[in-house]
Amino acid sequence: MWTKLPILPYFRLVGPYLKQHKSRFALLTLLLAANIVVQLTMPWLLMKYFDSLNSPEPAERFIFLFILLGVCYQILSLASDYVGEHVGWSAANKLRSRLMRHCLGQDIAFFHHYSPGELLDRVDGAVNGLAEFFYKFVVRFTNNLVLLGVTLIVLYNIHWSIGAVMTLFVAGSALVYYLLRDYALPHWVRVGETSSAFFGFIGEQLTNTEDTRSSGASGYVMRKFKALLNQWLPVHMEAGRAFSVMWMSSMLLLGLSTILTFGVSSWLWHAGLAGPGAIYMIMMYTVMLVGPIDTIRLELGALQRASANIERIRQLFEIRPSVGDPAEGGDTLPGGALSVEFSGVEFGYTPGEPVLHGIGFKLEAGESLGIVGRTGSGKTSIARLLLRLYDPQSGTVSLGGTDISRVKLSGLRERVGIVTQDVQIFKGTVRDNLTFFDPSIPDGKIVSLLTELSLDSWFEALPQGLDTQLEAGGGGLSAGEAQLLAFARVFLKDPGLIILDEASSRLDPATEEKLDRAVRKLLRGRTAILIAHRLSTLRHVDRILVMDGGRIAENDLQGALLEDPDSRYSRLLRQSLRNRTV
Ligand SMILES: Nc1ncnc2c1ncn2[C@@H]1O[C@H](COP(=O)(O)OP(=O)(O)OP(=O)(O)O)[C@@H](O)[C@H]1O
Repeated sequence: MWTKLPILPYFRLVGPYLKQHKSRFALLTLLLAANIVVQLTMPWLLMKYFDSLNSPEPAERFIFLFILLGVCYQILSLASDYVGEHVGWSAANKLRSRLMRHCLGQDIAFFHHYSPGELLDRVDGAVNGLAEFFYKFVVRFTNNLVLLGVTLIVLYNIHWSIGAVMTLFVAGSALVYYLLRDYALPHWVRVGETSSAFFGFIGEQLTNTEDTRSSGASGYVMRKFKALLNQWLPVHMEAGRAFSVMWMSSMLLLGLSTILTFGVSSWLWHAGLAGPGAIYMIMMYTVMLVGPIDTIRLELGALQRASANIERIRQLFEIRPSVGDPAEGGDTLPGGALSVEFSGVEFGYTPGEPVLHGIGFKLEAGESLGIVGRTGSGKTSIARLLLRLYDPQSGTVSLGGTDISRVKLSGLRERVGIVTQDVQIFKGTVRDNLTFFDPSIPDGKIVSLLTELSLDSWFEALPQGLDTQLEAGGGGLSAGEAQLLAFARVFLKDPGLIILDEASSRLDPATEEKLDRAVRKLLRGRTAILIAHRLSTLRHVDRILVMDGGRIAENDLQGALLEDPDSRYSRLLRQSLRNRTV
């Protein structure tokens, strides 16, 4: 039974945070000890009162003391519950923050593997389970174990016979629970797994509601939902059945303890070894003995369930991001525009399935590069490597002459700005979304940048200007407006390399034209990489890289490629012009 309790793993995981609450621990121990003393004194007071009933003046003070201790018991229970819960939750919240930071530091692949719902279930659900563990283990379980031991000692003091019988009863109960120990646990683990799958599915569907509805997949969603519910019901019923078996066994033990107490008490009475007060006290102590046994049984189940939670949290902590900060210190990128160099880069999202082959090119600081190529040719993958969302399997990527694997991730991402088609909008004001919740950026700087980007008319049309409230996921903005916001956001950061990956694909031609002029102005003095299907957006870039099947098919100055009518770029351009005139 004990080996199944996750005491060591729990303290390994949460121990460092519990240590910060030493004074609360001391207070908790004091409260629990006082509570035990109060509980043990109460039956003794009643015995004293009953024994005084035969005398001419019954000692009523014992009744008053009994009532007073009853009130003290309630207050002490409340106080120890409060302190116990407080310590458990504070420590669990620190663990939750660490887990959250750990998840946020993971690779993009991690977020593809775990759905938001599943992560929520682990970061919140499993940690909640652990918060309860402390309270249940220290306050309920340990407290009741001590109470059980002391009650037995008190019973021995009343008469060895009742002590011995009750010791046998406690040992018998422990044996029954030991034999039943593994009965309920697998059912609870299955309940946890089914709930993870269920919430994972719901989370996924809620984030994709728009696509689900527009593609008419609601029927599939409901079928899958019902299938998951159908899986859940029998698993819960099994767990409920296991619970009933445990409950019935504790009821049987309760009946048995009453029979034993009556038997021994009757013998003590007839042998003249105990008076009515003592018999009553024995009865009360026996009831007090059964209470802790039952609580221990109940808490054991909860404590065993905590193993499943600890396991799920441990698994998450064991996942290490493949992309991380350099072992020590790390280099810093130079200020100003950054040169870009790829050298012999091989990369694949899955080992053994490369999507970029032998990529090598150089872009001087302040130059602009347009990357073109068919869908799936590897353009976005190049951008992802520059931000170290992934690392190449071989070869190096350098910025400003520094291998980016030797630069701290935060330092790198401060200097590289990217705008893509998928803009993330957070719940907050337009200002928060532009500054990423950085209050140190003055409004004046934001407004002058918006004016420079020719976004002043868009900004002025917002109902409350920078204070306009936006909803998570872009509620309140059209896809094009969200893209405009992303442009402003990236230029506020003042990066040395800017990547625009199909960044203006959702803008109407007039807005795109206006923004294009502004962006060109802002790109001056910065290095820029523009990824585009519409070749017209690339007419001002210095160099062109044509990708084909993960390989560089062409890499030259735009002017040189345009001069050669047989270059791939010239052909692509002619084709796109033809398509426009058709
Ligand atoms: N997260 C991913 N996991 C696995 N494979 C991926 C992932 N992202 C892209 N790929 C694959 O890598 C290859 C290159 O994709 P990439 O997105 O770089 O192409 P692209 O040229 O930018 O395409 P598009 O023009 O459609 O944006 C494709 O075969 C694609 O299927």
